[in-house]
Parts: sequence; structure tokens; C-alpha cells
Amino acid sequence: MQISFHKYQGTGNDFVMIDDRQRTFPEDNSEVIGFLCDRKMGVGADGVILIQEHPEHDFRMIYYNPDGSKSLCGNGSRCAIAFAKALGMIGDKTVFETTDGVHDAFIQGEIVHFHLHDVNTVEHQGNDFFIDTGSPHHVQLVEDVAAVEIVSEGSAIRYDEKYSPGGTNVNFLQQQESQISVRTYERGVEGETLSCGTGVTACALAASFLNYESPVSVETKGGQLSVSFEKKGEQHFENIYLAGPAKKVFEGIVEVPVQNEIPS
Ligand SMILES: N[C@@H](CCC[C@H](N)C(=O)O)C(=O)O
Repeated sequence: MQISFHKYQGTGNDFVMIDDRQRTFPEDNSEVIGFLCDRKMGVGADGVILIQEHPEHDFRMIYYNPDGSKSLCGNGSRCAIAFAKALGMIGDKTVFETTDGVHDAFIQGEIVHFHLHDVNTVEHQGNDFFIDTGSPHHVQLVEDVAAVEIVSEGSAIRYDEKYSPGGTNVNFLQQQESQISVRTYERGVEGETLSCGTGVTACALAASFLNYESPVSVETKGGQLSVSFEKKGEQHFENIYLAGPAKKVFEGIVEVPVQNEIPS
């Protein structure tokens, strides 16, 4: 089977994007998704995104982690918006549906602004927070984010009984003079990604408890993001926007081995 794809990245969080308006992609096939994400055998990416027609909105976006699971993806949404614009499906404003419902967004030059749903609950204990920004995120404050052993420390929290059975993404946040620095262990990838949009958003909301004001600038290994929000009361956030670049890298056609020949 041959699959045409476009490769996009948003601050280094990279995705295989599929124009699936003809509905030919083998949806929910975790072996094909895993193959496309494989950096040695396939194209290589942190996730796969399908763009489909939607009866009421501009488009539907389906995001898959490399293990085939689904969740909201902030950077993936920003890339999907840029891709939908390149396909001529939208202009500079859009309303589309993804894993957690309907979102709006707009594009200003190279920057895609993605509107996340309101957040009503923040769990906060000492240096640790838990915030669901459409995907679940544990946030831990650290002195030196560069020194964190992301895979061992992140997976210990990701698989903690507290978050069973679904698990959580895990973000490490270092406070700096005028911004925060974040590194993320992503569930479904089971490793560090260069940036995680919903994670960065959770960290910016957590930073509001440390006296950072909106918009919060966030440094990730893959580049700079900005998160704006209105804090209404102790735990309630509205008008949450994640903003940053989303870029096409290349496009191509990949030969996907037949089902029982996909390397595991
Ligand atoms: N990279 C994403 C988050 C993708 C989903 C996550 N791995 C999960 O399973 O919750 C982002 O930019 O938000």
C-alpha cells in the first residue's frame, strides 16, 4: 500500500499529515500508524494526523500517538491548521473538530493561534500540579530542567498508580526571569519530544500560580511558544490560546508493507 503524506513540525513536535478527504487511510490501524512514525523503518514522527471533511465545520482532525492511541494534540492542531490552509480548505480563521470537541483558531503570518477549551480544575500540591488541557498533564517544578533524566523520571510518574489506567504526560518546568523552560515526557510516544503544546499550556497555567502573567513565554527544546489566558478565580481559566510556528518540512509517498510484514 502506498500512502501520500506531508511532514509538518511545530517547535520540533513532528507529524505525518495525511489528506484523508477521500477516506482511504486505514483508520485506527495501530501497525500502520506505528510504521509511519518509525524513524528508521518509516517516515519518522511523534504522531500521525488525518484531515477529513466535516459536515458542519471546516474539517475534522484525528491525531494518533505512535502507539495508535488518540488524544488532543496542541502542536498537532497548529500543524493541522497550517496544512488545512495549504490544502485550500480554510483561510486565516477556522473552526474544526478534533479529539476533545470543536475548536477555533486563527493564523497571523507564520504564527498559528489555537484556542483550547476552558480549564476548571487544577490539582496543586507543593512542586507538583495536575492539569487537563484536553490531554492530561503532570507538571513538576524543577531547579534545572537540563539536568532532569526525562525518560526515567517521566515514566515513573506516567505509570504511577495515581494516573492508572490512562496514564499522564509529564512536564518539567524551570522558572526563569521572563519565561519558563519546559521539557516533556509524552505518553504514547513513551519518550521526550522536543515540544508538547498541551503540556506547554498546562505549564503556563501552572506558572500563573507562581505569579507569571498572561501571555507566558515558554522555551522548549524545539523553539519558542506563547500561551495567553484569562484567569477567572483560583482554578478557572478561559480564552486559552497556544501560539507558535507550524511548518511544512517535506512531502512524499511511502510504501507501507502489507499488514503481517510490518516490522514490530
Ligand atoms: N504532542 C501533543 C500531545 C499529544 C498527546 C499526548 N501524547 C497524549 O497522549 O496525551 C501536544 O502538542 O499537545
